[in-house]
Amino acid sequence: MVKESQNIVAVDQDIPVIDMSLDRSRVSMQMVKACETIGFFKVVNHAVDPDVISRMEQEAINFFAKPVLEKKSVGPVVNRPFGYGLKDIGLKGDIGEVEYLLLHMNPLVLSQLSFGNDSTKFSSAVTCYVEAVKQLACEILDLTAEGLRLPPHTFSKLIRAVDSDSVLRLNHYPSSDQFLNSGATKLSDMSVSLPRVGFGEHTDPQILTVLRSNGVGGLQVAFPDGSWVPVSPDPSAFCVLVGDLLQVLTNGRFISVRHRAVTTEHASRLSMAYFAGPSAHAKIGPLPAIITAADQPRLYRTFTWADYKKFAYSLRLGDNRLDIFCSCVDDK
Ligand SMILES: C=C1C[C@]23C[C@@]1(O)CC[C@H]2[C@@]12CC[C@H](O)[C@@](C)(C(=O)O1)[C@H]2[C@@H]3C(=O)O
Ligand SMILES: O=C(O)CCC(=O)C(=O)O
Ligand SMILES: [Fe+2]
Repeated sequence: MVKESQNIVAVDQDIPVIDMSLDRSRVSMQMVKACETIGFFKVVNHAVDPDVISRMEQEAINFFAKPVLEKKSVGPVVNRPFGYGLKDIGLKGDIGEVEYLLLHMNPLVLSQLSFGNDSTKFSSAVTCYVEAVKQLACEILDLTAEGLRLPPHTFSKLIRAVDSDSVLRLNHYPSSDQFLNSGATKLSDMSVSLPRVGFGEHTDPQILTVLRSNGVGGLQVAFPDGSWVPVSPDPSAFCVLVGDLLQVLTNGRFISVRHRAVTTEHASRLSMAYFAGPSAHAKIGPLPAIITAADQPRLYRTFTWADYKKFAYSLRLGDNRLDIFCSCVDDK
């Protein structure tokens, strides 16, 4: 259950909603401001084809409706944490009221993606969706680079690399009352179906996350004052989250946002998150162009995405994964 100390005191109207059809310089300034203050915003009028979204969503609904054994057989069989998962998140004992499908987005995995008899339909929906959200992520990164007066494509070239390491995650959260109906809770607790932790608090490791959900709420983001703000669901919008690597590249100017998902009383939630990462050997450190003043400290040392991942996957979901890369920590 969500702890009482983790109260929600701010409201959704504090979350920036950026209309991407507006003037480019205005949009880029709004994005930079949102990344600097919260590390989170929503985009509307984003030009992603609604048919591509609804095809992906329908395939996800069909997938989660299958029997568990069939879901577990989704191919190709890849190493954990990839593939179908139920409750277990990562490799270190984190659990949540969620089932998910985690897919690595390299062309080989996509070409081999199959389950049941619907393999082509499923893999084609995933391919089209990922192409569209990757394009959106690049556009957002280019707008933020422009707003920061950095050379064009400074960030997007990292995720456009042929061997970039991106992931698609489909999450399905049962409603709190579905959970209670499963008989897992004492009868005395059954008068109220309290929200439960679907996906515990964490930051996303990669550069940028582009996330969308059906019309059911549950996502909450942490504001710098420590309050948790529920994000109202809007299936026509995408949520954009700054990841750990973008915080490093901007020398802490952008905030890698802590967030979590909780279950909702009567409805189940479906979210689809695209995590845009660089290639394994990409060197990640504060960009020299960001450190403009001679006396400005460089907050992080340079590391590769492979270094980060090796370390990150040894930690629990809610742990801070950037502390070890602070320049104050000895390199040796
Ligand atoms: C406990 C963990 C699960 C996670 C890898 C990690 O070691 C720490 C980060 C987690 C996270 C959060 C964002 C994405 O959902 C994810 C796929 C990722 O890249 O980092 C998950 C990882 C996971 O579920 O395996
Ligand atoms: O389902 C959500 O809205 C959040 C999921 C999430 O944070 C993740 O998959 O990393
Ligand atoms: Fe996340």
